[in-house]
Amino acid sequence: MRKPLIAGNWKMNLNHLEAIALVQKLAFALNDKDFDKVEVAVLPPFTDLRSVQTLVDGDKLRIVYGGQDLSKQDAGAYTGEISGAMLAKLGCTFVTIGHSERRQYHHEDDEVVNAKVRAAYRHSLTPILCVGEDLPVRQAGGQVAHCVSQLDGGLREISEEQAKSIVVAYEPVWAIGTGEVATPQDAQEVCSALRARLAELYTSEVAAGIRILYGGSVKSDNIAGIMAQPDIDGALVGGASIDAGEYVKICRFGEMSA
Ligand SMILES: O=C[C@H](O)COP(=O)(O)O
Repeated sequence: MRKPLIAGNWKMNLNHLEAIALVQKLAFALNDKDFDKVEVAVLPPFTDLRSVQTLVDGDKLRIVYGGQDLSKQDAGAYTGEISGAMLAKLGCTFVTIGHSERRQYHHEDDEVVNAKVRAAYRHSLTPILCVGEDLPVRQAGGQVAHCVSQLDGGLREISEEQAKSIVVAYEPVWAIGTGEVATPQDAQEVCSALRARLAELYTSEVAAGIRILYGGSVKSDNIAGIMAQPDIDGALVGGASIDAGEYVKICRFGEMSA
């Protein structure tokens, strides 16, 4: 049984004081019943993580958190980089890897993504491995092949034991921050192909246990339809995750109508 995961990628938004305010609002609104049904994560900028950790630890919150990226190196002369060890020390559970904005603006290819996935495992972090096609690929009907190939690249030399805990996020690039949400059926088509590929790479049991998220203009008014799909186990939410009211509604997707 896969527990749904709603992860809020704040991207480059909110300073550490605003981060505290947002997490406090989420903690106030969400209760144990919510957390029993869904795992709720926030992925703040690095500069907010210590504040979020202090709040989560101090108030024993059930919200989990993680980084938006990490270095493929573990330590050393890599100016500006943040290591997996640093994220682990801050109590991070997750780390997003291969987000399309990293692939696009920082030219991260599958080799870099794979090195980062391996770095995450070295420090017991759970990677949220992002894949997704851009508009020309979608228009040419190549979305499944493209995403499966990114999955293969990201998981190179990742063992079955490691793969059991991975989270995969399907984020069509054309749906990110555009208001253009993929239809639930479009999202399901790719997510089911990703699960089938995971079964080929590992075993059907392993694939059946891996959570696959959808991301791209997820809001409270479209989450229910997305979550109704058999191979979608949650959402990677961008813009709507920095609005406490909206994010709480998304976390309560079961109360929204499809
Ligand atoms: O990581 C989150 C995705 O990029 C989706 O962002 P969005 O919800 O603002 O479209």
